[in-house]
Amino acid sequence: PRGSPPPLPRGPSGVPAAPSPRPLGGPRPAVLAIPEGETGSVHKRGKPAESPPFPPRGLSCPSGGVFASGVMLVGDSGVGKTCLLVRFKDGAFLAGSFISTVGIDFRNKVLNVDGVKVKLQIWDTAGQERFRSVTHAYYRDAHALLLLYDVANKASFDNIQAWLTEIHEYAQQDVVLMLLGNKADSTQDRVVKREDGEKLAKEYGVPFMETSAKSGLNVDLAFTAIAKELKHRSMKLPNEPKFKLHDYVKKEVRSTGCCKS
Ligand SMILES: Nc1nc2c(ncn2[C@@H]2O[C@H](COP(=O)(O)OP(=O)(O)OP(=O)(O)O)[C@@H](O)[C@H]2O)c(=O)[nH]1
Ligand SMILES: [Mg+2]
Repeated sequence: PRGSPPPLPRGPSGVPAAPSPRPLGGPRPAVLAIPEGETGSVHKRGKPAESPPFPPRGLSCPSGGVFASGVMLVGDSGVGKTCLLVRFKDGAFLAGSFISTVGIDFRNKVLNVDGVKVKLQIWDTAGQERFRSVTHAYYRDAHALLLLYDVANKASFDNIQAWLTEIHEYAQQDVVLMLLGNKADSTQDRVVKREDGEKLAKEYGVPFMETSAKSGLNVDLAFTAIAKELKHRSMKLPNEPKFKLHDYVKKEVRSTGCCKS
């Protein structure tokens, strides 16, 4: 159907092969050639690029034992995607006026996962509807998606179903997905209970945790859990027990009230 990109060719192991420039439904995104930098942004207007600079799917170990993985942050505008990324990358909270993301920004961070370096290339998408055609183009190459809502904003929670529909349409079937209820520090303004988030996540079979970019609650855990899952998927060592993302998250997750990251 128009609007949904064709599937990527699958490699012999069933793992998708590296993407090649391809026509996408709708207007092509304007992408700057920035794959090697530490930060960057992609705006709606600009020079069309050959292909989005996500690390190629297929999760190879290109050099120096570093796995490159693309993680995308999605969810309504204002739920805290940019703040979550800044907290993870810089350990800081962006207080003050809200600057809505235009197009897409990215940051890289290398994590050490059980002795293996995993380079996460994290794409911070704009939640605003008018940038949707830009973000659609990136789903296909993402290895993992962090889908956020704001516990103090009921509409952002109600929209999760629509986001899941969009993910189903544009992302790869095997994409690692996690639901995050952000702004867990908002005790006064909270309108979505933790149990509601848990219930929704269970319904869709996705791991869930509440996070706070402000306090740091579970922020490192969210990204580490994703990195562990991606690393285990790509290495598949015969003697290593299978990594279970759900179990790991359940075991490690912290509840609100504490401000540990
Ligand atoms: N209390 C609280 N406020 C937060 C938290 N995370 C983000 N905020 C605030 O929420 C507002 C929006 O945060 P952003 O990170 O810019 O939201 P976004 O999801 O990136 O929004 P778009 O770029 O428009 O998609 C800002 O004013 C932040 O200070 C959090 O964990 N707790
Ligand atoms: Mg943003």
